[in-house]
Amino acid sequence: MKKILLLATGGTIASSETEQGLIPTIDAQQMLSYIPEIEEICYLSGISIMNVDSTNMNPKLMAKIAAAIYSKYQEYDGFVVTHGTDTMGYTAAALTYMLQNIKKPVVVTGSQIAIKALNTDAKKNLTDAIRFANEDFPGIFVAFDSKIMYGTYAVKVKTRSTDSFQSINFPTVAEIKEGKIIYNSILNNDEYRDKFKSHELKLQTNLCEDILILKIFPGIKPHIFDYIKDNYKGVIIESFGIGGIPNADYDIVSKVQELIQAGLAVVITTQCLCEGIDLSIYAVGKILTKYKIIYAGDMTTEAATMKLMWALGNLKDFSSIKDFMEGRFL
Ligand SMILES: NC(=O)C[C@H](N)C(=O)O
Repeated sequence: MKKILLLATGGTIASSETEQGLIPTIDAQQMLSYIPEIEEICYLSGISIMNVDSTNMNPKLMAKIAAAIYSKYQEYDGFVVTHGTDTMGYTAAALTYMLQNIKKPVVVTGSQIAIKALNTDAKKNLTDAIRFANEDFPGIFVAFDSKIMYGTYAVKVKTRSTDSFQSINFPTVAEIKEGKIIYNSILNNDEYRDKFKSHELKLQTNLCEDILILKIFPGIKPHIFDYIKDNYKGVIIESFGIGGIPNADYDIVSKVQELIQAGLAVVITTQCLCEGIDLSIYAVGKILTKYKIIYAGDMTTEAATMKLMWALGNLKDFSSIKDFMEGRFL
């Protein structure tokens, strides 16, 4: 049997009711005691590396999770990270960039209802995550509501329901029904299984925090860009639709040009959840292609955020930052 390590970080899954509201209190060992049957398929150990509501997750804590996986990498065949759902998409994406070429599965999971509560979704999610961590399928994944998704595509789309995660702009990897893993036949899974074979696992946890996500809205005042220019190294602009930024009365495009001239990495994405950008369609999009912008393609904002932090923290020149940002990452 394989050896799987559970790393607990907090979240609703580990929470208890208190007078102040839900607070994470349960450690990794206690969590495993709720799902004793899973010990039939693998050897399980658990460690608690922090206990936070994931609202308080940050780049330094993400680096701590990646470093914990790396330090136990030789001892275990697969890893499960329990995490709050609110920032799970960000952490799953960050782990993908921090642990490039990983050859074992890391499955991030959590729940909408605490593990100790009646009707919890935690036991199912945790069991599914362990089952997938027991496979020979390398990469960083999110397990939620019977679905296995790549960490760079998982987005929390609902605040209350248990089917709160979706894989956005990429197929789910597998579904887990009654304990059976059913791989998605749309993906050529063998190709994904083998993809990291020739490269060494690297731990690179440096993240540049000097970035901003800016959502454009009708009437946005251009002068906010002067502040951005002086205070940040990169900005992700959530433009309209397939990719448009105002260039008429409220001229934002010339402000974008100023940011680029000042040396900032400017990433253009969309505020629509699905289908990504294509700046070649409308004049209001085409105008941007004259400048040295970075295209977010169909990346989620969560992935673009952690990817830009990683790129600015680890790469020096604009062209390697652009290449890294625009490459597909699983
Ligand atoms: N369902 C959850 O886990 C939400 C919680 N606030 C967290 O992200 O830690």
